[in-house]
Amino acid sequence: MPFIRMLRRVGQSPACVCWTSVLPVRFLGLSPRQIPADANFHSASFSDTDHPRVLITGGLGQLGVGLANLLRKRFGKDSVILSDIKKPPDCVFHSGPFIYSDILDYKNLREIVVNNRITWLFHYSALLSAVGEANVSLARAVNITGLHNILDVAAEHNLRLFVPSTIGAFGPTSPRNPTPDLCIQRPRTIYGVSKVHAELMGEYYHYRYGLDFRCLRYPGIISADSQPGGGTTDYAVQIFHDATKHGKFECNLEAHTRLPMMYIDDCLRATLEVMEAPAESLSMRTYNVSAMSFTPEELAQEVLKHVPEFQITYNVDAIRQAIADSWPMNFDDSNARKDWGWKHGFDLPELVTTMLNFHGSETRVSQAN
Ligand SMILES: NC(=O)c1ccc[n+]([C@@H]2O[C@H](COP(=O)([O-])OP(=O)(O)OC[C@H]3O[C@@H](n4cnc5c(N)ncnc54)[C@H](O)[C@@H]3O)[C@@H](O)[C@H]2O)c1
Ligand SMILES: C[C@@H](O)[C@H](N)C(=O)O
Repeated sequence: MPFIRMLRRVGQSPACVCWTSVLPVRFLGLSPRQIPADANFHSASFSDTDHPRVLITGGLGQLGVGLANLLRKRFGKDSVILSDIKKPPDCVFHSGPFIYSDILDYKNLREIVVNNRITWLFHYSALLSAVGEANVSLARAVNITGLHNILDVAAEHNLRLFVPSTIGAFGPTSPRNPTPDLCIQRPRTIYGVSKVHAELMGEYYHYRYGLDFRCLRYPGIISADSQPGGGTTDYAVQIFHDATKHGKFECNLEAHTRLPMMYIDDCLRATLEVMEAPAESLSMRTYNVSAMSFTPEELAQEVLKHVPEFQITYNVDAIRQAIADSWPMNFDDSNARKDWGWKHGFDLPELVTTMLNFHGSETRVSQAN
């Protein structure tokens, strides 16, 4: 069936008549993927409800459950479906809708979007920088082929699509201190290459097909109640656990390695804010966002203020170090601040206090039991 813009009358009874614009204006008769003959109708986007109906892919990683909690507070529990290929822990399964979704299975994705009348999609599935280097073919499949499925299902069903990018989308030839939104991007990891591809493909679909694509380049994200999935910035999460539990930490990056970082609450709020920003406020579709930058040594100094016996030692992982040495040291996010009012809430001292409080109270609870 040719993919053309059309107005289709839906419903037969007078009480159930609506006109739905099947495709955005900029669909000029070409499809990113041929849709089958039986799929001749797609429901309208979120304008037909008070709030969006959300799908999160790869939702059982470090960031997805927190995002689901934030979105459920805003849009209602049943409006937000978390999905992954892993089995959810009981507490996640009972906290709201969860569904199996493999982003490499296009038909499965389409079925979920259609059956649940999804209007917003947050695409979190990925293999991160370190695990990506350990399994390049899987990273290529998930991060690139999977993204193609997501783009097509989003374009065909008129979804608003969020895809996170990363500081890892830059490389050794990018300006590193600071790194602006627009500059040379020649990353040397499969993760970085796949994220540059995602940025460019999302923007292409936006300009070519009218897809409402929105993308933030996250720094390393630090969270207390979820574990990182195998990245280069993971040390900055583990250090808090080890400081409160053992009073010491062995770091796999060199002491002076400076990287941009952000507390998870800021990251998730930025994500919701850019998704809610009026389209006319977005002068770009891919933005850097930042909060702070520090080295392991500086982080350890801050931890030491709260845990006086704390000791840090270094046992450098050559692969992670090479990746970190090619990434931005400071991120210039002035466009996000100017266009849609981005403002971070957590600097290094607040981050350290918050993380230690969480782990300290966890340790006290487990000691009491
Ligand atoms: N955490 C960070 O510091 C950070 C920084 C920058 C960007 N990001 C981006 O944010 C997103 C979420 O990051 P995260 O830290 O939660 O990642 P994560 O590695 O913790 O989780 C990724 C999830 O993707 C799932 N997944 C893998 N293959 C899949 C498949 N075929 N189908 C469906 N799901 C699949 C995994 O099961 C996992 O739960 C990623 O796209 C990541 O690149 C994260
Ligand atoms: C920075 C980010 O993309 C991820 N935490 C990684 O280190 O791979």
